[in-house]
Amino acid sequence: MSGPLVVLAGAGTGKTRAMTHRIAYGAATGAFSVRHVLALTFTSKAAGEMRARLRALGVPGVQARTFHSAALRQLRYFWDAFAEGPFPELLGQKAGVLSRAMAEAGFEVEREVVRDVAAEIEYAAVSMLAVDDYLAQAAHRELPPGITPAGMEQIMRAYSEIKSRRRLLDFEDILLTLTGLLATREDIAAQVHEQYRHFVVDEFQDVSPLQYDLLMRWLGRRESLCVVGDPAQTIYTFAGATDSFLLRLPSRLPGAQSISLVRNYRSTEQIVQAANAVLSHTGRTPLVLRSTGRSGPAPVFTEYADDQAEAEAVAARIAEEISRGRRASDIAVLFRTNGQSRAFEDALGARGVGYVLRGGERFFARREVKEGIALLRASAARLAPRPLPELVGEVLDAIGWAPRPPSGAGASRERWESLDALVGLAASMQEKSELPVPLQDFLSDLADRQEHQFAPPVNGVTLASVHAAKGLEWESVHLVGLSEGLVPISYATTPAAVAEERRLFYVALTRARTELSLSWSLARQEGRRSRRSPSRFIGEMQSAHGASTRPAGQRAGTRNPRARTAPVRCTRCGRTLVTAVEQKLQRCGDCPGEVDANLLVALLDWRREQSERLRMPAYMILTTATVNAIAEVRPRTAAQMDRIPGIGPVKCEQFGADIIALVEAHSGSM
Ligand SMILES: Nc1ncnc2c1ncn2[C@@H]1O[C@H](COP(=O)(O)OP(=O)(O)OP(=O)(O)O)[C@@H](O)[C@H]1O
Repeated sequence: MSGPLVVLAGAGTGKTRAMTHRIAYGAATGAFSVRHVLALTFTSKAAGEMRARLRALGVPGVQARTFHSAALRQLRYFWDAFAEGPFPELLGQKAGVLSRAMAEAGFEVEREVVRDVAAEIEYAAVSMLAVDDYLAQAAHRELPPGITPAGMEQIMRAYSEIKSRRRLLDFEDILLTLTGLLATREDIAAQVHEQYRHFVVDEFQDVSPLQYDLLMRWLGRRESLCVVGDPAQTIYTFAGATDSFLLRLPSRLPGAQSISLVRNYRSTEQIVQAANAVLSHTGRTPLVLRSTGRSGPAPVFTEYADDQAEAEAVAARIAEEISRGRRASDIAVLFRTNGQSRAFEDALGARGVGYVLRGGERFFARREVKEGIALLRASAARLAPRPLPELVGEVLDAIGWAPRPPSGAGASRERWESLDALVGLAASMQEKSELPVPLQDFLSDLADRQEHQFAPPVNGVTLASVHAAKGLEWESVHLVGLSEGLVPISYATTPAAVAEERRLFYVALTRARTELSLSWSLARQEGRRSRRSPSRFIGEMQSAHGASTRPAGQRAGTRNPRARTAPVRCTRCGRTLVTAVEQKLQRCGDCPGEVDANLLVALLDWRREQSERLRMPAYMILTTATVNAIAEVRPRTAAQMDRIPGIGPVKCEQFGADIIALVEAHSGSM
């Protein structure tokens, strides 16, 4: 238990469990005292999760923190011993000060450029590049447009100067200052070494040189270090992280033991297979995941005509999943960039499906949450003992919680969702404990979560970027927008950048426990000529497992996965048809379709009527591209309806009869 240990752990192999059990075992056997353990995680959510699991194992009181939170705490503690004056103000966002610095250095201040310059400053700091060394090292860096390495250096100096003038510390300064302090003040380092004797680090593949340096200073001459990581999930190299520390640690720390965890407990065999197919292209890890043998549906690949059609169909599938009994909080829609979330927010909202945006307003900053916690505190003394969820529900009832949600969306629903998350938290805390949980313990847990901004799960479909989804899991995951340009992202132009995108894709698909659906669309807007192609990663995954794309609207399993052998040709020019939309229409994008103009007008009128009747925007009834396709294919049976891109089983059931009736009414009108 005491020497260095490197755990290479694949996705879903139970890292958190392994770490928490190791700490609990160490405490139970007397190998170490939990007071002397510092567990470091990448996010405050992961730290909160670790503390909660340790509490449930009967090991409360372990310091589980992010590097920043641990460093900030120590820096505050030692401040008066090494510095003069009050503790500096923390600079949460760089943009304001940086804009000023750029203006002072004579640069034009544009929002986008400021953001990129901030990222470069962060990169230099976490890579431990001092301003003086920056020029020599910056030659290979891709800098924001219009900014040379010398210009960047000038901005860095101006930014530093403003920070010292105004006594500000940014995020990176916290780590840098503490590292410097531990390097120069032996007395302070000795106190830290006395306090923290055992270290556990999660997500070690994503540590930066600065975090590594700080860790080594914390460790000093001690050897009790356990790091856990997965090189295939390194997704922050753009921000200065590197997996070389994880891979080289065994040779850096003499006597270090290495073990691998490969049994994936999270996902079905089908998802594990898909993950391994992607893993085999990463060339990054010796790990091959093994499944526990739990079987589930094969991943479903679907191609849509445009973004709108994709969002609408994914929302329809989610509504269907919920109607089958799946909890909304067990479903996620994951995308590459935050900008993609809007279409899915609209489509889910139109169907009355609640959703939570990861990265939205902080849970503990919400008014109703503050009110609820205050009320629980005030009531603590006068409440008779009862099961915790019942007690919390009764108190929150006074400010608007009820066992059932209010009808409709809007502010009252949001308020209810927040309060319900508190009741849900009480229920899950009670579930994890065999003894009745006292309200006081619940309040301490809330205080702890509040301090670390570790929000409880809210019941809604999660919408998140893949970066924000790291470390999380859902029963059903919809990976959307998987076209070239988005995945890999267009600015990933070097092999290293594409490799990072592939790892991001791997992280995304390993979030799913049971169902995984992957989709993309061929055009950004309806009616535009298709220009996009599916992500190359889809091809890699499909070629490894012989899976094929399900054109929009076809049910999983209705098509032989290997049926794509004989090429389908354009009925007009004979060219091989590549995309599912072309194959459905049986013509290529360059050959004009023969649209029945009378039928088209009738369909557009019908769509308007439906839109008024159902109070939905017309495009949500059918996109214009779909209406055009109907006027071209003129389907008269359900099977023919299947040839229309944008019509899935739900639409077919809802509108199929009307559409066929309109086609029949216009037969022979061309
Ligand atoms: N020994 C085990 N037996 C059964 N289930 C387990 C075991 N260990 C972990 N699990 C479950 O497997 C899932 C994945 O565990 P966990 O989230 O800790 O994985 P991870 O290694 O951190 O994954 P990732 O790196 O992909 O985020 C969780 O649902 C967890 O409860």
